[in-house]
Amino acid sequence: MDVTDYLVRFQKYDAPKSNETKLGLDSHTDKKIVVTILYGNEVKGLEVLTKDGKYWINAEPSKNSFIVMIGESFHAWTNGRLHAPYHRVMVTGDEARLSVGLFSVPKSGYIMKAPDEMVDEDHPILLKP
Ligand SMILES: O=C(O)CCC(=O)C(=O)O
Ligand SMILES: [Fe+2]
Repeated sequence: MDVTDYLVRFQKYDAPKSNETKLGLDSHTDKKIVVTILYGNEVKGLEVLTKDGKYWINAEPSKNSFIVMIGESFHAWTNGRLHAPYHRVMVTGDEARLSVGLFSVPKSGYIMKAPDEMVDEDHPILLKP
């Protein structure tokens, strides 16, 4: 897309020294991001919070798949129809978790605004640009 920039980030979460579970990355939503594509080694750790905020779900690691995460900008563009989930990384075991993320970010100077098709009586505008 010519309205987005792309950012690649490599991340390493060291295994905890003891056999406890350690917070690797604090709970967050992907701010400013349209969409994130994540690929990791086969060490689990990524957890996604359910929409009702009650449960953390483990994202099962797989070398054959990517994880696609909706970011805050996509949430705004779809007028809240797509959910930008809270997620975090919890590390256990004795192997480091490695991940690479491809993030798309609106180019500076662009304002994210929900198109008219996303706004109706059942879906009043959530965020003003
Ligand atoms: O490393 C991961 O699995 C998650 C990374 C992440 O959520 C982020 O960089 O925003
Ligand atoms: Fe994230």
